[in-house]
Amino acid sequence: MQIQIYQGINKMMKSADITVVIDVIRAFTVAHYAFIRGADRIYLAETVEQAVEVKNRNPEYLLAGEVDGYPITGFDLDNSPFRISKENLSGKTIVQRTTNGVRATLNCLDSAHLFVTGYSNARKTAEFIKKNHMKEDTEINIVASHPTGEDDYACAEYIQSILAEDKKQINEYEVKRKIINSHVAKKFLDVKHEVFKREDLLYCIKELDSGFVMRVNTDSEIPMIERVQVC
Ligand SMILES: O=C(O)[C@H](CS(=O)(=O)O)OP(=O)(O)O
Ligand SMILES: [Mg+2]
Repeated sequence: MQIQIYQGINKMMKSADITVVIDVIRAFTVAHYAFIRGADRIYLAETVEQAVEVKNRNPEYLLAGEVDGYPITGFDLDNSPFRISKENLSGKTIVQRTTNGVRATLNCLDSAHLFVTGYSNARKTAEFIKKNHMKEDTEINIVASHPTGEDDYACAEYIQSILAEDKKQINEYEVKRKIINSHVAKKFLDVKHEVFKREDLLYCIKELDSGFVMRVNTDSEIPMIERVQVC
């Protein structure tokens, strides 16, 4: 088994058997809560324009995401896990556009198996991969999507430590500390920024065993996150 951690949204890695793309603050914490709240699938759009075009053809779909962290005019949902956790998304299809998580995932479509997660589902995802996909020669890429975010990088190390069974590398307390202290988290702690909810950070550091992992279906015309039930 070979595990390599990459950071950022530029395509720079050689393809692997398994890739895990991480966005703790906030895209894949949002995706996790969207499925918990009943969503059926999440399409990953490269641009705002593509997302709008998909919705024009499918008016029942919900658009979710951000540009530079801010809500997008005309979208149904923003990029807040706190707010999405209050929605009833039963049976809904979501189209997600975000700066880091979605972008980084679209760089990895040549991976044989592609997963996404925030911290909330990191342990579940790592354990699923370990149980179902690990052989001696398996190559695994872990992509910390924010180009400079300590949040995603710490989560990447956490997943690596579970896969490699290296308990000394980083534990959950250290990951959470790094997420909260990351420069990405700062605006959520600043009361001047009304759109950035302090509660979002609490959702981003809360591990939640929801019984599924999030796998990207790369055969779909537009790449799509699906939930895979594990227990
Ligand atoms: O909305 C977010 O949390 C970020 C954008 S920023 O880092 O806040 O500008 O997007 P994401 O793709 O979820 O990292
Ligand atoms: Mg992020």
